Amino acid sequence: MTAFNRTALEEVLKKRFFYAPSFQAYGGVAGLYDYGPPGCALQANIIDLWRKHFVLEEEMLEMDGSIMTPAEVLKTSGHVDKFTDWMVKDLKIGEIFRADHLVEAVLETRLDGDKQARKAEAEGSVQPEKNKKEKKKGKIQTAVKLEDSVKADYEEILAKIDNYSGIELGAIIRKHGIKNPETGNDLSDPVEFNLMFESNIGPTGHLKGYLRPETAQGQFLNFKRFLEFNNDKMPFASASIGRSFRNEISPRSGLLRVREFVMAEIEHYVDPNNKDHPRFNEIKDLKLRFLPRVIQDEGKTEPIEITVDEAKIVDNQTLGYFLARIQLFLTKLGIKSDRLRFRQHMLNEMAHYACDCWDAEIQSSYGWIECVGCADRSAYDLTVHSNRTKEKLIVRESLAEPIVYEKTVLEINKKVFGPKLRQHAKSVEEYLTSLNEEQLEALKKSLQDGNGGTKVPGKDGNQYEITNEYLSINRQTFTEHVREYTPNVIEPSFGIGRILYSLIEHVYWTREDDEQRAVLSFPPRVAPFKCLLVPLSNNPAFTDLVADLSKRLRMLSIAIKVDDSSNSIGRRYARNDELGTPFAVTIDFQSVNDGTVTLRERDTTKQIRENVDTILQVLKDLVEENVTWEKVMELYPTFVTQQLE
Ligand SMILES: Nc1ncnc2c1ncn2[C@@H]1O[C@H](COP(=O)(O)OP(=O)(O)OP(=O)(O)O)[C@@H](O)[C@H]1O
Repeated sequence: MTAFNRTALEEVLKKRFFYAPSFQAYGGVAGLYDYGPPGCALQANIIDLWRKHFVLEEEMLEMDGSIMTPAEVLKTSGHVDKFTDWMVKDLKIGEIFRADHLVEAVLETRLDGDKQARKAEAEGSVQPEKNKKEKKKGKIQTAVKLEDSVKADYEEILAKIDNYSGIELGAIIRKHGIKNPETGNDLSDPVEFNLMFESNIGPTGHLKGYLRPETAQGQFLNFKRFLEFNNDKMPFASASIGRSFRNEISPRSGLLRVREFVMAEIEHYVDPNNKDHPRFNEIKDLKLRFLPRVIQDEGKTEPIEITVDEAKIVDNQTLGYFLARIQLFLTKLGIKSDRLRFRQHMLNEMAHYACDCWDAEIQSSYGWIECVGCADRSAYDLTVHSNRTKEKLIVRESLAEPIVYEKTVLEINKKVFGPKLRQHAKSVEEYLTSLNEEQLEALKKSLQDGNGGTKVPGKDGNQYEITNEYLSINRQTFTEHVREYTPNVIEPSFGIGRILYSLIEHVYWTREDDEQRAVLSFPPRVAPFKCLLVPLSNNPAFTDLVADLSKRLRMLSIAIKVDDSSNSIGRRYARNDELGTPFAVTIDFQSVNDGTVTLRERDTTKQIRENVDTILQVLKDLVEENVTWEKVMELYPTFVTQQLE
């Protein structure tokens, strides 16, 4: 197989209108893309599989929430203050970069240069001369050997690149002389930039809003309804598929970093005291490629292949269960398992709410890219929304055995307290009721030490004399029949566009013939079109048969594409190989005479010829992945029509 060539792939994707820059006639806007017919169908099929794999399989409660979100919601969730990235500016021309991405790109380029230089040195060949002008501009792309300590420093920085604060990124930029690679100009210090698109709701401009940066908040705010819908049973999950918006600083990697994208998110609610998963056994033998924090700390990037249980590094069973289910989903789509890994977040890399977090990263020509984030968000979101709105977002669990416990409690003697303290009563009461058990015991002691009297501060800051007459502090026994708790949330969050693009790279290859024809080997389930219907030519003799077969294929819900253009059959097959269409039914003169048609498979280009009924049944089984093409080849005689290929 020939080496991967991104430019050639991009050409195919453009030609076949998988996707294209939006508003291109007006010059386009970075990070905005339109999906064409095959892109749309591919995305719909990925979402369909996602729904079956997660929502149906796990009986999740799906919702479709509003995109426009009042600012208050995102202020409470922490996004207004913390959903930021660091940007740097070219001090001369004003070009903007995302600071961590720029550091990563520059250091990777330098390490590549180092690799080439070391290789040249080992082979005894002459090291390429540094282009003096380029070097002056800071654009060192030629093979330059680095000192060992510098190389190690770069490698360590890259292993922890998602982990740095703005100040640290600024220090790295200065220490390693990082400049704008295009102009060689100096860069500003990193500045924080909020990624949310701001808007106003309604004509007055008084109600500030944001386009949601994730679907999660809408799900949390419906928690009470979900729980009721689920007959108060725990654990359970809600799910949502929809668009999210992020004003990315400098989107440069095609569909991988865009400003508007489809997310599929699951919020799985668990008891914080028991994060086991009832179906953990089903995935316990599955091996995953883990890149835990400890390995990254050593500056290494080689994952270990091991089961969740063996790994002993995933915080809890539910999180581990979802990592395994994510792997099963992605590989079912056609993602290659040796190009998939699960990377644990470093401690300062974790989102403000998370207590453990793993990214499913997929390797493409852009490197290892996070395509699914899987975080334990703890009780953070439900707690902050509940505190802000005073709506109880909790679970009430009836206890089989009541819980009996003792507690130090304060009782205020209102008859004395109010009349004695008069206008200061409220302020002192506020102070007293804010005391915890330990502080109450201390107060009790100081009342005893002071022969029944002591001074306490009011909330207003002044000191007030109180006595034993005002209040009592005692140990009391309580019995609880219901336990109340705020669930923890495990959240797998999928970026559908990133998965879609990575999948395209994984299934792309070219035939080893003169024309180097491109093929996209999508599994039948996700392929945009399942079957190409081709009459040998536009001879009217084929018209009725094409119409009849189209109708029958439609009735079987098989997405077809009829190609009765005047191109050669070979060209028409090639066009559909580029679309990733796995099968083709061809109608020729023999079909008109004896009712047989051929069925061609995309990857092998082999065909079988059988009567229409048999072909339709085989095709249906193939499309539904009930049978493999290998099996079909065993059952029926196959051939390749050279002149057609
Ligand atoms: N700008 C984007 N373009 C396309 N997909 C995105 C983008 N940002 C996030 N996603 C997708 O949404 C998923 C969940 O979002 P999450 O907030 O975890 O991403 P993130 O950590 O901000 O991503 P990154 O660090 O790459 O910016 C990601 O795994 C990814 O698939």
